[in-house]
Amino acid sequence: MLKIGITGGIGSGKSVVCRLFATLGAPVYDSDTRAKWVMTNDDQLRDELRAAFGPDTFDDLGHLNRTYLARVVFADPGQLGRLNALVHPAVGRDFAQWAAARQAEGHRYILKEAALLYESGAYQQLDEIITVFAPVEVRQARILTRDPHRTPDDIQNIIGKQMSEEEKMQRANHVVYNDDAHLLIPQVLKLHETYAQ
Ligand SMILES: CC(C)(COP(=O)(O)OP(=O)(O)OC[C@H]1O[C@@H](n2cnc3c(N)ncnc32)[C@H](O)[C@@H]1O)[C@@H](O)C(=O)NCCC(=O)NCCS
Ligand SMILES: Nc1ncnc2c1ncn2[C@@H]1O[C@H](COP(=O)(O)OP(=O)(O)OP(=O)(O)O)[C@@H](O)[C@H]1O
Repeated sequence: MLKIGITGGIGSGKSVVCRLFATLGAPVYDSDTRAKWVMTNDDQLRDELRAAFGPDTFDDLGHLNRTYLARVVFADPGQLGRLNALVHPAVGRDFAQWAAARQAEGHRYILKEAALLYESGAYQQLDEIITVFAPVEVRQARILTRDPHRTPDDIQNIIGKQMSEEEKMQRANHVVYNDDAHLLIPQVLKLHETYAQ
């Protein structure tokens, strides 16, 4: 079973590309969603997060306080490094378990979607990487529509904490172009045909 990573900066279109693969039958591991699940449900990680970032990390109902945590970590590289060091190994373990279960089901290939495949070291668990590319002004505009709570400065700040698109494209095995000049579906179909045979 091939393990394929899908990466790309904030708002590049990873989730949209993954939805297309999913309609073709490919199982998709969504690292952002799973990271939040693990942060909330792994008792040891919860304790570590509360110790590192204080009581406001979780609300009274035990939900992760994402707004608080985003404010703390995206304002301070040291705090972001601390969060990553706690969360990324736990996500790596969760992915390994998930992938083993998909292998037992007999899938030809699976996908792992993550904004930070290279930065987190997760690429080492994968056979091939696809980078989804869209120009930064297109991403800005799409995110402002998708996430009304983020300002252009917030988005620029997050982009500044991610590896450049040029480097991700250079390191990837394949690039999917999600700008206004290319169609997505034929690009995804072509990759699916390669992986599924
Ligand atoms: C800080 C948190 C709580 C903020 O949550 P929030 O819902 O506001 O934002 P969301 O998760 O949608 O992230 C917004 C965008 O920021 C970028 N981003 C997320 N985490 C990071 C990070 N550690 N470093 C750089 N960029 C990041 C991604 O492109 C993402 O799409 C959340 O991002 C988080 O828990 N991050 C740590 C886990 C992580 O690294 N996830 C990314 C892949 S595993
Ligand atoms: N080709 C496209 N045409 C129009 N809108 C698009 C296109 N691709 C993506 N979008 C929209 O842009 C936004 C960002 O796309 P998506 O959520 O897939 O990005 P992402 O890379 O997963 O982002 P993040 O890193 O924040 O999770 C979404 O609202 C999505 O519907």
